[in-house]
Amino acid sequence: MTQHGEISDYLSVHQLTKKFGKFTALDDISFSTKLGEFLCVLGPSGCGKTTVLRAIAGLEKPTSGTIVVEGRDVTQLPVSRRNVGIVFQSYALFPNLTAEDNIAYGLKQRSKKAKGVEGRVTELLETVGLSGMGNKYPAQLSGGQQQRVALARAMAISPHLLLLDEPLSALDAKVRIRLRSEIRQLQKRLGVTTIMVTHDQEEALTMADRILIIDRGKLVQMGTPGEVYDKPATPFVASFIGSMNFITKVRKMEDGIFGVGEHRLKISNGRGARRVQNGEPVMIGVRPEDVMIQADGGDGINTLNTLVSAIEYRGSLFRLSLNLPISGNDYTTIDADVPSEKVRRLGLQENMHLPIHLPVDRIRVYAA
Ligand SMILES: Nc1ncnc2c1ncn2[C@@H]1O[C@H](COP(=O)(O)OP(=O)(O)OP(=O)(O)O)[C@@H](O)[C@H]1O
Repeated sequence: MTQHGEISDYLSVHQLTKKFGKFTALDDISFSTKLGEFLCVLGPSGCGKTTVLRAIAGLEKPTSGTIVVEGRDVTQLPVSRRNVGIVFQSYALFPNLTAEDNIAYGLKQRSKKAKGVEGRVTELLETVGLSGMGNKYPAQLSGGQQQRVALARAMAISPHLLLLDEPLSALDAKVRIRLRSEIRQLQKRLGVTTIMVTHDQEEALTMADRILIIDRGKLVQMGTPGEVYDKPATPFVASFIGSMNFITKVRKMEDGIFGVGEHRLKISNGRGARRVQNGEPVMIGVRPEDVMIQADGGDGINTLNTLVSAIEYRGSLFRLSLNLPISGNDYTTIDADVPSEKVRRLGLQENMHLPIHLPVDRIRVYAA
C-alpha cells in the first residue's frame, strides 16, 4: 500500500471531505477502484452521492482530501483536464442539435479538424444501438434513446473514466432494465472504469462489480453485491439493501449462543458475533427469505414457535408476518418470505401456529 492506495488502483480517493458552509456533505471518504471496474455509489437521497461524483469529475472542489487517477494527483485540475465522460440524470442534450451533432460536440471542441469526426460518430451511434437515427433531434427521440445519445456523447472523447449520475432514473421501468444490461455490456466491452451514482439498490446489485454505500456523508461499506447483501456491515446497510428483521433485547450468553427472552439461539456468523462480550446486549438481524418455516427442518436448533398474524400476497411469494413471544406479554414480529407454492401446499393461513427455524449461519449480530 502507498499513501494513496494500491499501486494497481486506477482511481483512489483519499480522505475526501466536502463542507458547504457548516454542513459536512462528505466526511473523510476513502476508496479506490481497479482499472475497468464498474463501481456503484449507493445511498438515500441527500447522503452525498452526487457530491462524490462531482468531486471526482472536477466540478466540486473538495474541502480536503486527494483524488488520484493513474498515479497522478488530479485534485486541483479542472474538469477539462481530467479525461472524464459524464452522463447526468436528465439527458442534458442540446435540443437544437441532432443526435449526431450532440455526439460530435465534444469531439469538435477538442480538435479543430473535422476529419475523422463523422466516422467516429457513426461508430458511436452503432455502439449505442442508434444506427440511422443520427439526424433526429432530441425531441424526436424517446427517453431511453436520448440517454443513449448522452452516453455516446460522453464516450466520444474516449474517456478513461466514465461517471454516470442516476442515468436511468428518469426512464420507465422496462427501458431502465434493458438499458442496465446494455450499459453494463458496453462498459465491459470498452473496459472503461465507471462510477455510477444510484439510489436504486436493485440497479446497484445487478450492475456493479463493487458497491460503495454512503450514509449521511460517511462511507459505511464497500464490497461486491454478494458481500454487502450477505454481510451488511451495519443495520442501515441491512435495511437499505433488501429487507431485514431486527430482534432487539438479545444478550450474548456464551460464544455462539444468544438469548432472546427464554429462547436460546445458536449463531455462527463471522466477526459480528465474536466481537461482543458475554452478557452484552446486542441486536440480531435475519432476512425474510432466510426464515425457514418448520417444514424445512433444522433438527430443533433455533426453532421458534410463532403465530401467523398476517399474510400478504406478492406474486411469486407471500410475506408472512409472524408474532414471536419473547417473554410475558412481550412479543416481536418477524417477516418471512415463503414461495407461493409452499404457502398453498401447506395451507398456511392467518392465526395459525407456525414453528420457524432460523439457520445458524444466516443471522447477523449488531451492537445494540
Ligand atoms: N452547492 C451546495 N450547497 C449547499 N449544500 C449542498 C450543495 N450541494 C449539495 N449540498 C447538500 O449536500 C448533501 C449531499 O448532496 P448530494 O447532491 O451529494 O446528495 P445525493 O446523495 O446525490 O442526493 P440525491 O440522491 O437526492 O441526488 C445534501 O444535503 C445537499 O443538500
